Amino acid sequence: MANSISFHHPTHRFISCPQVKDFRSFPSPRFTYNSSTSPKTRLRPIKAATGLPAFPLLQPPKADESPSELEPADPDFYKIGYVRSMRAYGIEFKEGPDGFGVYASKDVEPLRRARVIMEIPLEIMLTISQKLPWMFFPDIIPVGHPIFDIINSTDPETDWDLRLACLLLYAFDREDNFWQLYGDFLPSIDECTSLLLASEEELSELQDQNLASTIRDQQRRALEFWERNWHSGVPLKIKRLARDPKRFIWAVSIAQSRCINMETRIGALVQNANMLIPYADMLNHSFEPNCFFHWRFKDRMLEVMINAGQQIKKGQEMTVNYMNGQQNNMFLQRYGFSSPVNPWDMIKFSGNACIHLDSFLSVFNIAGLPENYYYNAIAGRLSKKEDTFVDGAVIAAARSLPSWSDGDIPPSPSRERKAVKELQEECQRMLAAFPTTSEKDQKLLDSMSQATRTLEASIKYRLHRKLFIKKVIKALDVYQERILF
Ligand SMILES: C[S@@+](CC[C@H](N)C(=O)[O-])C[C@H]1O[C@@H](n2cnc3c(N)ncnc32)[C@H](O)[C@@H]1O
Repeated sequence: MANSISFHHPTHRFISCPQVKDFRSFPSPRFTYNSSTSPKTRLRPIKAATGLPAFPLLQPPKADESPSELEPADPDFYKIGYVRSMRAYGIEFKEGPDGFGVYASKDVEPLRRARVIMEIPLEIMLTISQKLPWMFFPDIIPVGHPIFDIINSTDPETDWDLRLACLLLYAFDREDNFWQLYGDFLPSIDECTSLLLASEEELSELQDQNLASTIRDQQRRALEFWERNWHSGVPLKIKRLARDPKRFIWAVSIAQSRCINMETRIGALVQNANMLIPYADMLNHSFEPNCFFHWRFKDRMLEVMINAGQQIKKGQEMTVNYMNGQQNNMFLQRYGFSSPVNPWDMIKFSGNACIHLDSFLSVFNIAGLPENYYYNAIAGRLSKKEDTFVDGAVIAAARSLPSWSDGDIPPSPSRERKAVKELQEECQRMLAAFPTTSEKDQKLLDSMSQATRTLEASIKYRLHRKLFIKKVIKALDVYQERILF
């Protein structure tokens, strides 16, 4: 597209930063990549690179090369450009039940300030601005390359994942790009949990028609995009990026499940970007994370930091929170996993029964407003009711259960018991409507050693839904037992 070229070349280049020269000259000569010897499966395990030395890219000119009488610049001026590497402190990358993860390699004592465990420089990331004009940092797409026209054909509002997938495939193909090597550490098609790669039979295992149909639509969207842009007439430099639709859909899965959205500041330019950030993308999710991301503006680094006051034991997993406020169906769509203790999960009740909200909250020592309900451990200890019963599912129950609250009017025992009974009955009806029980799902999972990751994710999703409903039933039992009238 004629006018597209002017879009993607930002006026802000990297010359203002003394430590970083031209990112397009990356990667370091430590790597020589030969695609024919590239392993087909994922490399494992990763060793955390620590404190790799910087090296100069430029040499000062020899004295006799300069015919001019002008004062030559200090030779150090030529040495300031270098390519930086990732640094990691006190962590290791290991393979666990949820694929690769990041684990503490030593005990971490709680500190008053957050502390850094990883620093990842901008030049090894793949990033695209979230809004037009499309800007890439580092700017790896040459002017006039047809992949830019493909990226430019996407819907600015909805297609961030397709854009990122195109950029990723392009990076894999670009000689000496960091991602040619890092790609070997990404989950392969068979290891990916994304349901974009699921078969029709696997989608039926979700036992959730709406979700299956949404995922089907997403699969179709990715496939149609590939068909539109990878037809037989495209030049070889496009064709070879994704010779078959599965390769493209895999790239979309990687983009969806590993993209981090951040507001970055590069010089005077502040922009929201969709970013693929190596190493940081190995962190798994938790609803009670011990780490978070921080963009370090002064030298364009992503920092992974441990929460202030957080104690971590050697071997414990380091986690971040991928999304706040989203139910399991959204987690499954985007990341290919769900959780039985998602505090944001919801059950829609249809009857008129409701319980007394404050009583329910106080029985379980839940504090805060609905948007940030949390278990108050200190109150739990004081009231001697502390137990391990309260988890994310009970928090979700507090949000889901229909409730009433009317000033100082106390709850009446008979009304509360009646409400509990009706709500439990509705939960039982929901469970009975599933074609299988949670016990059966669990047995199936235990017996399937050869199942695909997508089949496993689908069965776990329906199991987690049932476990959540069962926990709500139990929470209502406990509420009834503990409520003081
Ligand atoms: C950003 S990557 C994290 C690294 C990933 N485990 C790997 O092997 O490369 C996100 C993917 O990790 C897995 N994952 C992350 N957190 C998880 C969790 N809490 N439970 C199950 N799977 C999880 C899912 O497959 C998800 O798509």
